[in-house]
Amino acid sequence: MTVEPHSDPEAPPGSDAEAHKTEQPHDAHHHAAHTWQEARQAAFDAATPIPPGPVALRIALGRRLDRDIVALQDMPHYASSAMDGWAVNGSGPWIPVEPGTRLAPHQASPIATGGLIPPGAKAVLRTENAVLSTDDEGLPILMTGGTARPGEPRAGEHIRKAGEEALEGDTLVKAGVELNPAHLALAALAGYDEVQVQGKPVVRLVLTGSEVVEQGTPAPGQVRDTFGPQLPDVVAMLGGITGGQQRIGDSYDEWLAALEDVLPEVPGAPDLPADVVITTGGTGRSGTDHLRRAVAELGGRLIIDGVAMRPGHPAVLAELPDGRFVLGLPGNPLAAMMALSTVGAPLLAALGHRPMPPVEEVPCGTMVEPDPGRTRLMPFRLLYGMASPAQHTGPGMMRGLAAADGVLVVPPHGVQLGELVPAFALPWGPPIPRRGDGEAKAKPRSTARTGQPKAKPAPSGPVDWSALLG
Ligand SMILES: Nc1nc2c(c(=O)[nH]1)N[C@H]1C(S)=C(S)[C@@H](COP(=O)(O)OP(=O)(O)OC[C@H]3O[C@@H](n4cnc5c(N)ncnc54)[C@H](O)[C@@H]3O)O[C@H]1N2
Ligand code: MOO
Repeated sequence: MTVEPHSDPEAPPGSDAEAHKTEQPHDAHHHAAHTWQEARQAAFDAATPIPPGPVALRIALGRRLDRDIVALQDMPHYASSAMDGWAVNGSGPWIPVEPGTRLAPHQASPIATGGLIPPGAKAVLRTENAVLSTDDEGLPILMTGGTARPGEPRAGEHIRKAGEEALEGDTLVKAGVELNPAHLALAALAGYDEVQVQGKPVVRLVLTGSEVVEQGTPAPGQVRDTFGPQLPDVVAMLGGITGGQQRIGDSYDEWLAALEDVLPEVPGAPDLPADVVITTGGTGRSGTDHLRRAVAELGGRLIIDGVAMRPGHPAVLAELPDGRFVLGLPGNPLAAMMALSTVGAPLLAALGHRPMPPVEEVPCGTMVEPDPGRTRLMPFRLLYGMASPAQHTGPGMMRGLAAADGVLVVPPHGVQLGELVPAFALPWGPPIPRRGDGEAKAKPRSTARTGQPKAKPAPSGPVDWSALLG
């Protein structure tokens, strides 16, 4: 069967897959209220962009400028010497005088590079072209010498004039630019301590589980923490600022205290509440899973309580009365990353003024059986332009994701060999290659814009490469 590719991986009402779905009841754990697409949209819609605000230069790297940086005064704001030497007035020989005093004609005073040009000075004679000696009366006198050209220094020579770089009011960096280190140095040169940047969500991490250890080889019953080493960086890749990381055990009191503790730790930033708290573990419904109860006790509202997907279905998104979002990721490592991609990525995008993370399409190099009622997120590897589900992708594993080129969003009705399947890129991974122009529904694309070669059309007789992949 060749299924017409469509961007919505859920079965459309009335389709074969939909009919199949109604025949098989959902499993007992399948309480999910949202489909994969609905969950993404709900997370995106729940957030409004964080307003712009001032940020200290030392933490402004990578932030998007919201207000032009303009020269507050002429730059440089005073005339200075470009050389070590002598500030001089008129032609030589010159009578040396104390630095900083007004120079009368034929007077000179010592000056260093960057030094303030004294009143009356017309030029700077560099040290190596100056000779200090004495006149007939034994008084000090300055003359040109060394390699000096005749007539040196000409008027204005080696003087950096005020306003050479910018005049007061000139625009130095335009709003909308992502600030790089040179922008920050320029802002400092212009006298700024802070710059006005677009809002970006501050995310606090609360990692739970008393069985979780941070070092060494874990004993049976223990598990090595997989979130500490990746979540702060992934959050940053998704457009958040990680504001501290806290570890707690499995007691309800610890959960409640962690969610009540509003202040993140962002070095150099003012003490403002976090915008998002990401928790790991405790999304289940056992006695040690306290997320929903703690949210309820704090007066919070559940926006997403489970998603019809695998892995990651217990994902929770809530909003607390103070406006903070709580994103509850399941404890299983791969499940957590899939929940973060589904719910966290759209949430952080919306808070950070960015569009919904894109979902592209890739031809699938294998057939995937239906799994009625839920979307499967499958890390895949690309081989000859075709996606093959990676191995080692159990909810508690990281090996498949670590080797993956992206994640397939497999619809409940499954996938036929060679069919186009929705897929998203990993925050650290390559972009999903777009299809060649020759294929139906391919989006128009200019190679000039991306500088990347066009993807080759999928071979007409698809091959199952999955056996070759680790
Ligand atoms: N009776 C049921 N049991 C479970 C269900 C269910 O529907 N009914 N769902 C399963 C699914 S699916 C998932 S996913 C997990 C969700 O678990 P929690 O979010 O409650 O997380 P925990 O129980 O605390 O831990 C689950 C698992 O993950 C390990 N873990 C926790 N933190 C870390 C960490 N930092 N690094 C590595 N691994 C971690 C933890 O040791 C557990 O093995 O529930 C299933 N059960
Ligand atoms: O959905 Mo759990 O999320 O399978 O691992």
